[in-house]
Amino acid sequence: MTPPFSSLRHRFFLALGGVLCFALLALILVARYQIMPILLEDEEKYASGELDRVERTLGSELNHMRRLVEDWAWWDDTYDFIQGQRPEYTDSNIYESTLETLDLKMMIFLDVRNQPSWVAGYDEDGEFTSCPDTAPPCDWATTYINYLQARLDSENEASQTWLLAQPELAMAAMSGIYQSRETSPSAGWLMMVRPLSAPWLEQLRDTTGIDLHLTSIAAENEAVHESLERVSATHMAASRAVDAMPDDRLVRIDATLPRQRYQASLETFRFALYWTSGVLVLTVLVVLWLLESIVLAPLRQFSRYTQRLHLDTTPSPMPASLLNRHDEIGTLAQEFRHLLDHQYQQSTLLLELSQHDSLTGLANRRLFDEQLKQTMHQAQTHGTQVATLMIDIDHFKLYNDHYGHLAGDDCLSTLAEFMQGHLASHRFLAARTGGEEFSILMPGTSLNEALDHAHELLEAINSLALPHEYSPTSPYVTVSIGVAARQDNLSTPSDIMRAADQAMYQAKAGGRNRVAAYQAQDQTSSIEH
Ligand SMILES: Nc1nc2c(ncn2[C@@H]2O[C@H](COP(=O)(O)OP(=O)(O)OP(=O)(O)O)[C@@H](O)[C@H]2O)c(=O)[nH]1
Repeated sequence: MTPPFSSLRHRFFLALGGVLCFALLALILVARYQIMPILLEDEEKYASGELDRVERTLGSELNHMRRLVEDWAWWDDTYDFIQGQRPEYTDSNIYESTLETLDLKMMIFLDVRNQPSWVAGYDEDGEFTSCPDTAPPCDWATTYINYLQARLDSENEASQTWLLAQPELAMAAMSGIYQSRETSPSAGWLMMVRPLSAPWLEQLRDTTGIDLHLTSIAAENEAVHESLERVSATHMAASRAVDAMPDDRLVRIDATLPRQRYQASLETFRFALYWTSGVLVLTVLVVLWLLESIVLAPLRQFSRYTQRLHLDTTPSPMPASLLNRHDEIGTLAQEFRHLLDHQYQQSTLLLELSQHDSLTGLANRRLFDEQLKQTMHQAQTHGTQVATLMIDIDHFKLYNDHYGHLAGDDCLSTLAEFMQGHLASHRFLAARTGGEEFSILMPGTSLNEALDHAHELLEAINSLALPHEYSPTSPYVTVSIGVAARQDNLSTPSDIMRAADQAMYQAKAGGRNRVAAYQAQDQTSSIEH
């Protein structure tokens, strides 16, 4: 069984899949820990900027208040009034419609000793009162006068503004009362208070375009100066505490801000992320496809070809698509093909050597036995005839003794070549099966036909007239031939060869230079030349 991921294709799929997952994970981590914090920080800056804007608008409103109170404080009539020289001043200037027109809650005049000189404004019930001091019904002014006196004790600037957090949310502005614009010393103080009423707040919302609320809070409760809470995907709550009067209170600005900027950035980032991921996946797929088509598919083709070699007896041609490549795979295929051809030639040569006699070039006993076995099997199966000849050179020892061993070799080669040529027109197999012994396999040949061939061969060798002057049989080289044919009692290769051998010895015994046939019933007849 093939182990999992053993193929290159699976390994590449796994490796590139791993790389892809790693890259996507890296993208997600970068998005989570690098990009998102930047977007959130940007959003915090935006929220802080919006709160700055609200604070600036509040500051601008306080400046208006400052200019208003300075206008009144630097008016000569006011100076005269605070000096006690113009008693009609309050009747002609300080009345309810004045406060209504100026959108004020109160006006407080302090003399040069910081003591109330005149107060005018609305009490807790909304009743307009105007008095020379803080005795009822103008006792509501006491709190504000205390704030003003506390502020005058700590700072003695010509004019000041501040937010009031108590007893209600309001803006306050204070200015010294001067004659001819500060050329004279301050003759007293004028404070105006404008409530941060609902209509005023609505106007502030319109001006800033921000949905905001102002709240009075205790200073000790405010742990952080500024905070931001993302209440939903579309909105966030930003708040900032600003200084106010009295000192133990703060005014908190609460603003509900849209998260469009963040959402737009997030959308853009997501868009980029999806595209990057898409391009990444596509790149990996393209790489896999290129790998598959350029490397893996040809390698698989190569591998299939090499596997087929085990089954083929002769190597099938290498696919041209591999051989014609000009890359490393092509080189590998060409080199492999050369090696294969070389190996095939070598093995063919080895087979040739192992099946043929080196001296005569005829088939050797091994090949003869194989062919005989196959032929006998086919004859057995199809009922065809088979005959064999066994040929032994007569007195070859004497030949060697007199002509020498090398001449003996030449004689063997000459006879082998002659016999091969003589039998060439037939589908016979001539083999050298012993030192000076040859065998002929004659498929589809009867005993009589084999005898005819044996006689022809015998005569042909005689007519060749190879000198053998010391042979007692003839002055020329002669042979003795035993003939046997397949029959019921000669059905195996060894049977038929043993029979041919016996017949050959009969020929020897009969005087040599003759043909003898093996006969059934253990009778061997020799036919003399
Ligand atoms: N030159 C040469 N001689 C061989 C070769 N193989 C066998 N012989 C010789 O063949 C001779 C066979 O001799 P024997 O078996 O006595 O038979 P013979 O002399 O031919 O006599 P008969 O067969 O009875 O006619 C031996 O002298 C072997 O040395 C060979 O390859 N080359």
